[in-house]
Amino acid sequence: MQVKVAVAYHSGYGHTAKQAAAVAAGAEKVPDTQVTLVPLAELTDELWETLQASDAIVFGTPTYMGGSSAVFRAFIEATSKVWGDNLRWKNKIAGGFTNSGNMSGDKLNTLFDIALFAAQHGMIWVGLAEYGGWNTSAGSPEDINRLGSWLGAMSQANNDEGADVTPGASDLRTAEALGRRIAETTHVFLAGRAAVDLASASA
Ligand SMILES: Cc1cc2nc3c(=O)[nH]c(=O)nc-3n(C[C@H](O)[C@H](O)[C@H](O)COP(=O)(O)O)c2cc1C
Repeated sequence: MQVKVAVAYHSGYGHTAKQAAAVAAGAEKVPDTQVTLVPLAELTDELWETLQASDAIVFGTPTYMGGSSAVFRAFIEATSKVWGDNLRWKNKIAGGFTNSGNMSGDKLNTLFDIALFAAQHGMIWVGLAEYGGWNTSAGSPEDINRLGSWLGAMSQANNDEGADVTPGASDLRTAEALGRRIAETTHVFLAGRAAVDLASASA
């Protein structure tokens, strides 16, 4: 079965875009998965069609002033039309990621915002199932999930460095792990739903 995953993101200066590309790369590693990167700067008809056709949407935004960027928030508000049309995104798989300058930087608040938004759409949230790293004497910033997030993928980018340098390899591996998990879960969910539909048809 072919599965479609969209990675819908905003990035003001390229750092979250780099994280989005890593999420997409992780999802692409799962066979029979078609992945589309969807920048949210311009809300075109094509963008809405791509999101509607997707089985899973992974949402990403930089953390600005402790929450989602204004561009991402404008997208969230624009989805109220989808919400009002009989919950058209209901039962799509959802996940989220965010990037910011500080190690914490209040990124968790941004993930809460995305997860709540997905819940309002009746989407099915999938978190990051990786132990937090960099939290023992033997730990290192090279550990996967070094920022210790469960709800979604976090990454950190030094404020004085461009997206060619930062976020670094461990945060990109963390983003890849999220993308892969979203794609795998979507396959399992769609296969399970098809099996249940068949079972009820033959009952
Ligand atoms: C308006 C604005 C607000 C910001 N607020 C925060 C913040 O609350 N926490 C934080 O850690 N970094 C903050 N930063 C830093 C950005 O999160 C950081 O530069 C990030 O890498 C930007 O991602 P982008 O390149 O995808 O836009 C802020 C930057 C801007 C421009």
